[in-house]
Amino acid sequence: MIVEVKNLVKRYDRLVALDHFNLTVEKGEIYGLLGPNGSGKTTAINCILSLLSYDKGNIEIFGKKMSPDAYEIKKQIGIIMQNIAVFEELTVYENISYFCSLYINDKNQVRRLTEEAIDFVSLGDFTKFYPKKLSGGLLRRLNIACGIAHKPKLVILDEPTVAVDPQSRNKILEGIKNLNKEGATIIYTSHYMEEVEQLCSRISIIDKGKIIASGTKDELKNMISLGEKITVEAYNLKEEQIRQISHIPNVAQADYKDSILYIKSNKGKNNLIHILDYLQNNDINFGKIYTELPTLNDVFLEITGKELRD
Ligand SMILES: Nc1ncnc2c1ncn2[C@@H]1O[C@H](COP(=O)(O)OP(=O)(O)OP(=O)(O)O)[C@@H](O)[C@H]1O
Repeated sequence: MIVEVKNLVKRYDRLVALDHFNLTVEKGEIYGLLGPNGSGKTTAINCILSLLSYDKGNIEIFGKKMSPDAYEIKKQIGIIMQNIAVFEELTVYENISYFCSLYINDKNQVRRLTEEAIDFVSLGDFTKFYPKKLSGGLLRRLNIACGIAHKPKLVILDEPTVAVDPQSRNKILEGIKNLNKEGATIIYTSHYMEEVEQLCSRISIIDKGKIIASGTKDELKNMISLGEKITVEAYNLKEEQIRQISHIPNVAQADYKDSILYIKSNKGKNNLIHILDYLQNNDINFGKIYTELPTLNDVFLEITGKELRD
């Protein structure tokens, strides 16, 4: 076990930001903490890192109790927080080298690790740039290099792709996968379900400070009744026909707007065939059809009744 959090409670005055929050991260995982803005992700990370005191609960990292002065544990953690934390008066190279030297004494090793970190985030063309000359995406990549240059065993990234261009985003995601391949365990917080799906081996979904579901993405999707979403371009449907469609086996919901029929089906076989049969048997003209499997947003929606995104 790399991280074990049990029954964590954190209050900000009357607001319960973490409500008996539990998390278990095993060695070698990329663990995703997915939740909307304000759900408690940053608070959880800050508590795990002992940067924030908490009201109740137990936190262990590498099998040892975490505390503000657990320096041996902290040395082996790389932290990349939402807010960029680099020195304006240092260049890209100097920033990474400085952060690395906080953990490593040997100058040659610092030099080698700094160069590796620069390659890792593809900032080789910018080593002499000062942070204020970097675009948002490059600055985030510098922030990441500063957090991982010392090759920590555990890397925690809190929403590292917010306000980042697609090219930098892909580089960041690729980099995280590579870090993991090299042996680091990763905790990754995000409100972007696509990233979490793409990256993470296991996921916990958090809402209002509570973990509402945990598992692999397939396990999470199997927790809900939604099997697929079927969209059909269908012309001149009458109300009675929409009502009949909503009674086709496994159809949970049928809505019709601007000549598009939106169907949510429960899990089952041949859902699409049943709908096409109905359309054909009733001489309904239809055009484009597509089906989508549930996303993590659907999991969130079914459990909480609201969308993951604002
Ligand atoms: N220092 C603070 N004092 C009071 N309330 C706070 C403080 N920090 C966070 N909160 C509140 O605690 C809740 C959880 O916030 P937190 O920042 O942990 O969420 P988050 O999931 O990380 O969201 P975001 O992605 O927007 O940062 C929110 O309601 C937030 O307003």
